[in-house]
Amino acid sequence: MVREISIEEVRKHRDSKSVWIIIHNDVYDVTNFLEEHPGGEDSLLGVAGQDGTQSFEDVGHSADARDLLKKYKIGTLPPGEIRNKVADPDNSCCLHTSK
Ligand code: HEM
Repeated sequence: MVREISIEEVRKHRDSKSVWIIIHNDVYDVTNFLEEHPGGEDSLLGVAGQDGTQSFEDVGHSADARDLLKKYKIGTLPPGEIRNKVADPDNSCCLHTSK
C-alpha cells in the first residue's frame, strides 16, 4: 500500500532486517531485494534509512532498474518534506521520468 511516510520514519529502517530508501521523494522497502540487487547488498545498506537519489542516479541505472522500483515502493514523502526540484538543482528529481 502506498501511503505518506516521513523521513523520520524512514530513518528507523536502516539495518538488514528492514531497509527503506528514499529515491525521488518516494519510499522503497528493499529488504527483500538486498540479495538480488546486481549492485550488491552493501550499496543499498550504504543509503539505508536515507535519501539514495543521488547514489541511484550516479550509477546510471537502466530503464529496467527504474521499472523494478515500482515493485518495492511502499509510500511517498509528505508534501512538506518533498525536496524542491527548482530550488535544489542537485536533486535530479525529474530524471526518472524523462529518461
Ligand atoms: C530500489 C532501488 C534500486 C534498484 C531497483 C536497483 C536495481 C539495480 C539493477 C537492476 C541493476 C543492474 C544494472 C541496471 O539494470 O542498471 C543495478 C546495478 C547497480 N546498482 Fe542498483 N538498484 C537500486 C538502488 C541502488 C542504490 C541506492 C545504489 C547505490 C548506493 C545502487 C548501486 C548499484 C551499482 C553499483 C550497480 C552495479 C552497476 C554495475 O556493476 O554495472 N543501486 N541496480
